[in-house]
Amino acid sequence: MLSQQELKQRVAAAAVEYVLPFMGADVVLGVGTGSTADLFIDALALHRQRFKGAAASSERSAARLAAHGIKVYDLNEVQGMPVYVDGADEMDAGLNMIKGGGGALTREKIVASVAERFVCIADESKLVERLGAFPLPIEVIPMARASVARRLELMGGRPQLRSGFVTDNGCQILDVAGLRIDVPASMEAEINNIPGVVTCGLFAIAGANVALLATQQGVRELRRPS
Ligand SMILES: O=C(CO)[C@H](O)[C@H](O)COP(=O)(O)O
Repeated sequence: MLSQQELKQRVAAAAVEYVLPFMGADVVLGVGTGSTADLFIDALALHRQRFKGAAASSERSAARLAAHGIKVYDLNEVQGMPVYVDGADEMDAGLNMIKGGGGALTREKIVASVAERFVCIADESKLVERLGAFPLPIEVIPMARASVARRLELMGGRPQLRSGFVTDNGCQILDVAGLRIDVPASMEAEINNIPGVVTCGLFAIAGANVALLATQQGVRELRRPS
């Protein structure tokens, strides 16, 4: 029986295999944040001569990439990228996701938006029938923390400030339990429209295009239904 760590290592290796055909001397790859993304970075480093560099969704991932000798690009210097690889906290069969457990959700959404495809890497425990057991992370401008929390309560949520945590953007995170997520893309738009919300951790309007899921039997590939 493979441990969760071994499953993450397997899917990280599978993700490197997935991105190999996209590599080239002019290619910048998009790299996400989290323990699975860390393993992807470590596996990617073996091929660092085969691509130009990476754009990272957090200071943490940027530091890890740089430590491996991979050049890190400011996203403003990047015209486009073929692929963005990142983990998720929950994913459904439509490849809608909840992300932001590591607090990097806004930069993750930004870097992903520049990439032609989003490849989600996770172990199979992240695949759920319905999103929402994992409290939804929402990045907020600090002065709007209370007003946003009240609006989320009206939506049925139970927001909790992620204590002592400041995002790479100098903002705060509300982790919101209890939301009933019937139509993920609608809820994403509704929450993102609350004044003071930087972004919410629902990735449904633009979810993943491909998911690589590590199981005890091997790595499964799922595609977003068209
Ligand atoms: O969204 C994220 C960070 O903001 C991560 O992708 C998510 O939390 C999954 O992390 P891990 O790979 O450690 O389970």
